[in-house]
Amino acid sequence: MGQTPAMTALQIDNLEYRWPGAPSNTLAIGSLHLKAGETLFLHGPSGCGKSTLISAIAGVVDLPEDAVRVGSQDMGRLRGGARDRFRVDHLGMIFQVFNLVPWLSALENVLLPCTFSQRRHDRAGGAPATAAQTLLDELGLDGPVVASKPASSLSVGQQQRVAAARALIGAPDLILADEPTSSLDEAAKVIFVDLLVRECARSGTALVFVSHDRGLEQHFDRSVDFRDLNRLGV
Ligand SMILES: Nc1ncnc2c1ncn2[C@@H]1O[C@H](COP(=O)(O)OP(=O)(O)OP(=O)(O)O)[C@@H](O)[C@H]1O
Repeated sequence: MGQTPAMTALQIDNLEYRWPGAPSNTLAIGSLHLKAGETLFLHGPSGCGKSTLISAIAGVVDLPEDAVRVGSQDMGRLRGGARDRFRVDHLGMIFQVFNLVPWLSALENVLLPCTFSQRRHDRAGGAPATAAQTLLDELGLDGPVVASKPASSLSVGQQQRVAAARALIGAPDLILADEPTSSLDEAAKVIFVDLLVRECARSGTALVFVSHDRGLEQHFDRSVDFRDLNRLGV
């Protein structure tokens, strides 16, 4: 498995992807390059393929070779378990639905990547519980009382910050966030994005953030309209 070089978080070249059974390609991306630690805001109308691109970068779908690199790893050359291991070692994910384990506490949810990945454990300073509590504190979920609550008993805004802390722990190279603010009000969205971008800067983690909400784009290094990226022009 390749190691992530210092300067590149993500490189996409000539990525074409068609969902199984679909009559045509959903993705035909010429080129997209993200430097280490760079934050990208990706927007575009519903159904244009933003989530499909996130799935491609995460290696959730089968890819051609030489099209998507996370660090120096060609995602198209990873199969099965190796792909799952690479994902937990190098990527953090935040979705519209936060996918927390409802019966685990907030803290236990944040610790999950360190349970499955020695790299994430080591990069959390060898003391993941401390790192998890620090992240929760910095994201505004102060103190052990909230941290010990089952995820199912938290508000949507609190769950979203737990999902962010889980993505951030152990400083992955890249975080993929797909519409993570869609269930928040305007003020909460801005606070969340601000915290997420600040934490990414602290850990040198690059970020691809998908959203319809153009009001958020000023918080990012770069903003891209998906339709300019995708040669299909959908
Ligand atoms: N799992 C899937 N299987 C087959 N086709 C899919 C799948 N997921 C998405 N698609 C198709 O791919 C196209 C792009 O969908 P995608 O979800 O990537 O768009 P999007 O830009 O993220 O939309 P939205 O902003 O509404 O979330 C659509 O035509 C959709 O039907």
